[in-house]
Amino acid sequence: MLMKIAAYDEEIQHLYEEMEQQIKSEREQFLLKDTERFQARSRELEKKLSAKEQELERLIQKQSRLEGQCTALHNDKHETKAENTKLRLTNQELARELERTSRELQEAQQQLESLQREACELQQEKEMEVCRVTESLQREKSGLLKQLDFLRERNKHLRDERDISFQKDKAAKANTAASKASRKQRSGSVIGKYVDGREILGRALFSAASRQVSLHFHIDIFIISSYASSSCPRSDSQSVEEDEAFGILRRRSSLGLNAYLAAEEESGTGEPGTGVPRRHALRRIISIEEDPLPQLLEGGFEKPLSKCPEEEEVFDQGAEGQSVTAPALELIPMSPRGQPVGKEALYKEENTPSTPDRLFKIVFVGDSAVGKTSFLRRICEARFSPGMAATVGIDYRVKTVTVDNAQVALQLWDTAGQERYRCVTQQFFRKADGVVVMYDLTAKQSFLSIRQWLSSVEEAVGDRIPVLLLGNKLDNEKEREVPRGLGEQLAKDNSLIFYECSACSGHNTKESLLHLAR
Ligand SMILES: Nc1nc2c(ncn2[C@@H]2O[C@H](COP(=O)(O)OP(=O)(O)OP(=O)(O)O)[C@@H](O)[C@H]2O)c(=O)[nH]1
Repeated sequence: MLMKIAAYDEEIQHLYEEMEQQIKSEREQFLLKDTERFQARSRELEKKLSAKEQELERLIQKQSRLEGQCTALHNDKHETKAENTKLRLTNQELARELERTSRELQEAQQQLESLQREACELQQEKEMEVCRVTESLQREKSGLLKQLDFLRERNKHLRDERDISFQKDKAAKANTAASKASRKQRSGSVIGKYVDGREILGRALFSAASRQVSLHFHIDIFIISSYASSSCPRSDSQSVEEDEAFGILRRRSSLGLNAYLAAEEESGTGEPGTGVPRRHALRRIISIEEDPLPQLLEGGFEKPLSKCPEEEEVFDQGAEGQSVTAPALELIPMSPRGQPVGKEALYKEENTPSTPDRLFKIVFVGDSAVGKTSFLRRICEARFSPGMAATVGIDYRVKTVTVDNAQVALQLWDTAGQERYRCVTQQFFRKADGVVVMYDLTAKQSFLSIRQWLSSVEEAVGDRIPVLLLGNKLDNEKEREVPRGLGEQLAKDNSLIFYECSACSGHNTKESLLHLAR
């Protein structure tokens, strides 16, 4: 039994050991599995952790970015706030300024109104003053005319006396030298000239009066002494005599008329010692403001414009080339152009007695010898005379043309191209309705001067009147120095009407003028 028990114990021991062994292995296996599971779980958790960490990092970055944005927005908000405040202040300031400006504007308007009222009153006063002055001038004029009559009478008387004394001395002085006789005659003529000059001035005044020259268009009568600086020799005594006599005439008339009278002496025409007096010529330059055309427009067209019979007389004699034996009272024109420069000549086209509807004053300018006078002669007389002498001062002619079924009187002012007359010429631009600037296409220099002429015109009238650029002497093509393109370009640059013409052949003369008139 004990044996059995011992066997049992041993078996139980064995079983127990086996069981322990099994439990141990089971535990080890379990531990191993648990460790693996733990490790897997740990790895998984680590992964999750790292993912979370990354996410956290991203979130942190995002947060910092958002914080940055927030700060920027905050700053912006501050700035906007500051700007808002500033704008509000500016707004207030502008409102205040607007208020002030509108107040000032109101004040200015009030001042303007009062100034306008004052100007109106001044204008009325001025008009009244002008009326008064006109009346006094009229009175003064009639006084002067009376003086002229008196002087004329006095001269007649003096001449009679002189003739008597001359008759007495004639026999005694029969053998004296011809020069002495000549001198005597000239000295006698001094008063004659003076009175004659006065007569002419008087007639000019009469002429002005007869044309109802009102105050606003004063007459500039320049009787130019073309020999003032010429080579014509004059004896001292003669100069003194003449200066004394004519000095009186070279004064400004109290009438407000610019009257300058001087005698022209033609060198060589008065032969010393022959007893033939030197020929004297008077040239008249009429201001563009002395407008004979109102007559025309009022229907006085048939009546010749010329109001200076002495000038016409003189012209006739001069044209015939006769030497003058009459005393110095007779005046002979210097102009070889067949009529005195400045003589008012009326040329009419188409022989229509109708009254012109409009009047245009057109001033011709350009260097000397470009052909202005020839052009006018071609237009007005349909002829050409070679070898024209230079214009002295200003001349004008009237030409009536039909433009678009309307009768237009063109008052064509021919100015002297010579440098010394420029200041006179310049005055004529102001009243012009159009200007013709002419150059000679066979003379480059005359084209180069065009810019100067244009600036003179612009200086006087701006760009408010049309300007015709004319290249003359087209007939002389072989001597051309100015290509047509240059003229065209200049005209284009300055917005001018452009033509090339020939006063000699008449090509483009009428066309260009009609274009300007139109
Ligand atoms: N070949 C030719 N010669 C001309 C033409 N026009 C004028 N002449 C000549 O050019 C010269 C000057 O002509 P004028 O008409 O006196 O010139 P202007 O421009 O009036 O001169 P000023 O009076 O000094 O300003 C004269 O000898 C004319 O014969 C033309 O179309 N062809």
